[in-house]
Amino acid sequence: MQSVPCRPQRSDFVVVANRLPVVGEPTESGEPSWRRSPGGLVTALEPVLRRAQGVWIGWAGECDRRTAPFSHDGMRVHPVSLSARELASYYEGFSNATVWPLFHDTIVPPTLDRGWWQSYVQVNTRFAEAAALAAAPGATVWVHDYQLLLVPAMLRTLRPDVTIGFFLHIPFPPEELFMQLPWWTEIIDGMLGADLVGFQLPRDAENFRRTAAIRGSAIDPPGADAIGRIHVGGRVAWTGAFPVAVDAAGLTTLATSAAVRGRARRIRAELGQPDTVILSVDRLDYTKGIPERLAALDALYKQGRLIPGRHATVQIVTPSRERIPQYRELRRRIEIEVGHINGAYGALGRPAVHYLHRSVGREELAAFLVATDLMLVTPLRDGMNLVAKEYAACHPDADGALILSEFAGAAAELHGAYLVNPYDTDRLASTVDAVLNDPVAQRSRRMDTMHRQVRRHDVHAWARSYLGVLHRARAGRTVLGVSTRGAALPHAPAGA
Ligand SMILES: Nc1ncnc2c1ncn2[C@@H]1O[C@H](COP(=O)(O)OP(=O)(O)O)[C@@H](O)[C@H]1O
Ligand SMILES: O=P(O)(O)OC[C@H]1O[C@H](O[C@H]2O[C@H](CO)[C@@H](O)[C@H](O)[C@H]2O)[C@H](O)[C@@H](O)[C@@H]1O
Repeated sequence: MQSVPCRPQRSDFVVVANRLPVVGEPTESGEPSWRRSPGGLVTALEPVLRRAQGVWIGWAGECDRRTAPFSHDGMRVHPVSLSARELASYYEGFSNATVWPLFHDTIVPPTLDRGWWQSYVQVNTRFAEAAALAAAPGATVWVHDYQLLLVPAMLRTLRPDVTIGFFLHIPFPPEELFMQLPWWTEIIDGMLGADLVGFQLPRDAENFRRTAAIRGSAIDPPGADAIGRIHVGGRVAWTGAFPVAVDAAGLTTLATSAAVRGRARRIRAELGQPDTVILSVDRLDYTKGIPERLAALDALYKQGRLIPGRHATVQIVTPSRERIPQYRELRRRIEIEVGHINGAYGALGRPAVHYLHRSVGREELAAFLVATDLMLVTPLRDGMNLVAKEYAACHPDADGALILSEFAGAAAELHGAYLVNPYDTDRLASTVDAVLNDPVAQRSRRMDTMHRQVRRHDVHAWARSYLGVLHRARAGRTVLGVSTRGAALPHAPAGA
């Protein structure tokens, strides 16, 4: 992938997210080499930004280094720098050891630290300033996720002429959890700076509206258009659910290419031509339910319901947030458990669980998804989970089956999945057994339903639907007579 410096130009469409689509890694020459960033946010936004030809503002994954705006593989990116101290306090601290666990059902206890909060405010200010500089008059600025909850209000103060969208990729918790945060009022005010506050699911939007009501805002509950309206200081912020999606057509094309089909066959051969390939692919995160899943596999191998050689189980994990103690501990736990399962039930050349701790390329991942008969996606809590949708997109022939946690956002749409409670490892194990014994025609019907769903509601439909409502919200703002400093009404970016 090619990176070339580019002039900092103002743009009509600006995406602001903690991460850029690429991470810079130091090299001996001093110039970073770039690789794709981990996670579903980047998977979703990259095709949208490419089509809209906007600018992406975010952190380049390096510390204490100022990188000038550049164009990467045809995408214009404006890096925001973080110091090593901010990495620890804003990213690993407040974002990922306070907000992330709190918003994911406190699966691990969140840490409260005032110094982290101050750093979070400082870094959010920097992102808001970068967005204010990059946005052309009357531009649309789309701010993303829990690392930047304060940016919408900060940006509104700096640039009242721009249209501001905010989208939260993770769950929004019920008020009794959210209000444990000593800074919850600042956060609500920050989010309410947007013209439209978007969530993955209606229940997230509902939780948010209830909290805004406690904060003192008057609320118009969703009407026929499923959009709620929150009155804040003479203006109205709209709220609604917009479940994020994948570039399904692109994935289907990739999955049906000769190269990927061939690689999928070779993967099965490398696994020893088993009858059944079972796969999981996750970022290494405690929200993904990996130890619970391994416990179910342990039981299945122990009871002889899975047999190494006949059944090949593959677990691929992307390294994630590796300096945070809970993530390090989780990796240790997973690797001990994989070692235990293989030691107890594997044979020479036939491990029970094939374990890869690395990121793999887009084609290789598609080949794994194609090669898989049964996909296990069993997070304890997940805003959406794009892996589940990617699996469905890669099976246009309706082969394969998906076991999906009822606590993944994707469960609301993927009606063909076999739903499970990931905490109930006995039931998870018996569901694996049941699915493998289900008639092929039934599995195929389920897969077909899911494939059609992800093709119909793809990432471009997601962006169109969000940006369409955002522009209606903005038009409403003008009608209400709130000053827009003479800016023209923005239009949804071309093709988005
Ligand atoms: N080991 C891996 N190698 C390459 N891509 C991966 C790997 N694990 C996950 N991914 C990709 O990262 C994204 C994960 O998104 P998602 O399931 O929404 O969860 P999250 O954003 O929490 O990690 C998907 O696009 C998936 O294909
Ligand atoms: O940036 P990182 O700290 O390395 O983490 C990766 C991303 O993880 C989270 O992804 C979420 O977004 C997905 C797409 O909407 C969704 O499917 C998933 O359920 C979420 O967990 C996080 O929200 C992103 O900000 C991170 O970049």
